[in-house]
Amino acid sequence: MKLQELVYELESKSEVINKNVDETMQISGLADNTSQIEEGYLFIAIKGFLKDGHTYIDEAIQKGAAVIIGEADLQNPGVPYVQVKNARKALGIISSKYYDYPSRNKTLIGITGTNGKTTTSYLVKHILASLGHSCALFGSIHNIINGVDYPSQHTTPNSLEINRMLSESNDDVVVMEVTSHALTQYRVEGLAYDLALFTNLSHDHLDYHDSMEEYFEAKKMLFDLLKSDGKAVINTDDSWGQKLADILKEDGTSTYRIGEMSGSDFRIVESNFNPPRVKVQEKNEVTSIDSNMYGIHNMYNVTMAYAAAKVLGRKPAEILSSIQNFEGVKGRFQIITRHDVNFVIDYAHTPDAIFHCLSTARQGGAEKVIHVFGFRGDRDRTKRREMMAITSELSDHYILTFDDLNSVSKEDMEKELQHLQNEHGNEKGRIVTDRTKAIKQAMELAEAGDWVLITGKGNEAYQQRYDLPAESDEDMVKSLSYQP
Ligand SMILES: CC(=O)N[C@H]1[C@@H](OP(=O)(O)OP(=O)(O)OC[C@H]2O[C@@H](n3ccc(=O)[nH]c3=O)[C@H](O)[C@@H]2O)O[C@H](CO)[C@@H](O)[C@@H]1O[C@H](C)C(=O)N[C@@H](C)C(=O)N[C@H](CCC(=O)O)C(=O)O
Ligand SMILES: Nc1ncnc2c1ncn2[C@@H]1O[C@H](COP(=O)(O)OP(=O)(O)OP(=O)(O)O)[C@@H](O)[C@H]1O
Repeated sequence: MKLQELVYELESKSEVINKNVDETMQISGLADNTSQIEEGYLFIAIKGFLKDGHTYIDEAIQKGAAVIIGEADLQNPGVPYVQVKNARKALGIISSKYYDYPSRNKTLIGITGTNGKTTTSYLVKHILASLGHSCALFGSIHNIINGVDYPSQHTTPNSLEINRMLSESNDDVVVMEVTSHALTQYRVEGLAYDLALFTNLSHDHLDYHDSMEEYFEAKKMLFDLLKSDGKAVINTDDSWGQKLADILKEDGTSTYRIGEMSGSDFRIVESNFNPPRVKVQEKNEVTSIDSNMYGIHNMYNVTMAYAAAKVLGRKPAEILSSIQNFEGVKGRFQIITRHDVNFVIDYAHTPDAIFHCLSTARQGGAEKVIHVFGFRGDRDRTKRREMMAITSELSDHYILTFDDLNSVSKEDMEKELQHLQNEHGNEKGRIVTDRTKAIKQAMELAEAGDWVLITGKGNEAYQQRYDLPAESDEDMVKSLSYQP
């Protein structure tokens, strides 16, 4: 591709500060990481959280980079250079152009919120696929393109990867989980959404965002990327959702509210635990939606997905039958029943998600609720105290154990668990750092009618080795013989 085409694109968005380039030259590819550079590539230097991409410019040139884009004011880096206002944004703009705007001929659906993105995205994909659409998906478990699963490194990949994958996709619909990290890092820059969903906002990622207000502003950015005729579906039972819907209404965006509150376009008027059923009122008509997904949180996810499909113009009867045969998402309130004890494997790692999981077990008639969980190393520490408060109140026994340690040592995490138990726990709690042994103890504590909730890892494989042979929570639950 001619460099000129990319530079024009940046100029049309007023991103260029300075340029020293021969625009007739051709470039053979794009890279924002030196490990991906080949001869004739354009390298975008990004000032990151850990590294400054500008310090890799020499290495990039040695590897064959023919042009550099960056934010620094560089006089003579050795090859033609374009100085831009924001390199991450520039990456989004030129990736989209380089791959010939691969999102433009597709229906693009973005889902944001603290909890429920994965569940809702799988359900929306399932509904649309049942109705005959070919549906790509970008999310925390997989990226799915042309029906092929690729493991995902990030919930939302960066703009270069998104555009490359979309350029290979023959799918007509794309469902995408969009995180606040992605929005603030312009990973979805250059995309235009037909539909954007907001599930909820609660305490998470305050190691990355300075405040809930800032976290909200990040999530809100998705709605700035709606097409001019794009639509929003928002859970307005959530106070941040209410705020977002009010802002969008002011802006004239077609906004559909879901929730129990009066005035909701899709109003939840009744919900039933078993069999899972939610009744939703639109104007004067009430629709009963049956699913296989337990818990009040899933009533919201189901209503959200139903509303999304409805807003996209799909017929209610078709949507309903497809929701009914959706089996749920692995590791999201996944129930394995053994000897009358329900073991639940769930990805909850926020206070709100833990609250919903424990409440769901209670609602399901648990005699006793036994909760096994931990805290991820290198992640928001400020939510831990709230998580402790919720389990101390709602469970009958809880076992603190290891989750992924990341860069934190075993000793430091054990000290942290002891500190949290001493400061914010109660007599219901104990510490068993080895996760497999913690699950075994929970099983030994359980009697018929009890529920054992194992939260935090969901379907993910263990990051570290534990004493008992198991690769995941599911593996562990299935591998132990239970003796009531
Ligand atoms: C804090 C954060 O989000 N960082 C993300 C960010 O990194 P960064 O751009 O700041 O990268 P950096 O390592 O400082 O490097 C700066 C630049 O130098 C380049 N470089 C670096 C080294 C080198 O040898 N050569 C080279 O060219 C890098 O490619 C980069 O362009 O952009 C990178 C590319 O998109 C991401 O891989 C990286 O994710 C880190 C690894 C991460 O863990 N992110 C998590 C927190 C995240 O994004 N999570 C959300 C989900 C959150 C949720 O649960 O809701 C997600 O969307 O997955
Ligand atoms: N609508 C909801 N409201 C509150 N909690 C929810 C909701 N949906 C799911 N959860 C809880 O959050 C956990 C994660 O769900 P899910 O993977 O669908 O969300 P996510 O937004 O993709 O999460 P993450 O960003 O951490 O990957 C579930 O296992 C469940 O405990």
